[in-house]
Amino acid sequence: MMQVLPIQSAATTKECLPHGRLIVLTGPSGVGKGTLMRVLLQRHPELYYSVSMTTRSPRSGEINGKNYYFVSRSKFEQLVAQGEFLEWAEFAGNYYGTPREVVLNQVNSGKLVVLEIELEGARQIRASFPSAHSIFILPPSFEELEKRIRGRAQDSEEAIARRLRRAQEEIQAADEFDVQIVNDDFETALNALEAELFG
Ligand SMILES: Nc1nc2c(ncn2[C@@H]2O[C@H](COP(=O)(O)OP(=O)(O)O)[C@@H](O)[C@H]2O)c(=O)[nH]1
Ligand SMILES: Nc1ncnc2c1ncn2[C@@H]1O[C@H](COP(=O)(O)OP(=O)(O)O)[C@@H](O)[C@H]1O
Repeated sequence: MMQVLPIQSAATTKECLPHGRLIVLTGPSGVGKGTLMRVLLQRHPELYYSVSMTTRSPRSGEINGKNYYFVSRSKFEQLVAQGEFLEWAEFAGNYYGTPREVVLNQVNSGKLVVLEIELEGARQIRASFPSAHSIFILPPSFEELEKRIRGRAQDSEEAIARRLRRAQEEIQAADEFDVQIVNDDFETALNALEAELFG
């Protein structure tokens, strides 16, 4: 049986993490990461989903503490300075970050922890935790991705344009990750994700 060492900070944790305890789910905006996560959590309540902090404004229906912790830019910057994030990045004009302490506590207590984050943050996690399992969700085509972002009808035209520009770069990085899953048929993608997490 593999020994599980407690971890305190990213800088001292290389190789300490048992394989598969920390899952990084990434992929372009609109590909369906959030929807996959939602169904995954319904089916597997034992998973721990890390709620991120962001400076983006809440979308209609989003709940503080459930979808994100919504904070001001000055508060976020203060938390960065205090080293409170496991990783953080700026995406489409807003900050997003993973709270450090709660995630490390969950990993140390033996939970399977999933981070749903963008490319730069995912790269930071891979660098700090080489044994994290990283999964990239791909769209069936760029046209379909655009259709999904627009179909969601939650973002301004400017926010959509920023997401689509960034999506081009993100998709090119897919090969950096351990596994690539195409979210074409939803159930097929979900099954593939479950196989990666529990298979
Ligand atoms: N680096 C990082 N990215 C995050 C975090 N939380 C969410 N994201 C990513 O930020 C991007 C924008 O998220 P959001 O504004 O909710 O838009 P959406 O992906 O278009 O629904 C997505 O790629 C998320 O995966 C985080 O804690 N850290
Ligand atoms: N396999 C799929 N086929 C068609 N539409 C999908 C599929 N997966 C997700 N969607 C839709 O695409 C839109 C974007 O999904 P979302 O989960 O918000 O993406 P992300 O979290 O990656 O930004 C949503 O309207 C969602 O219902």
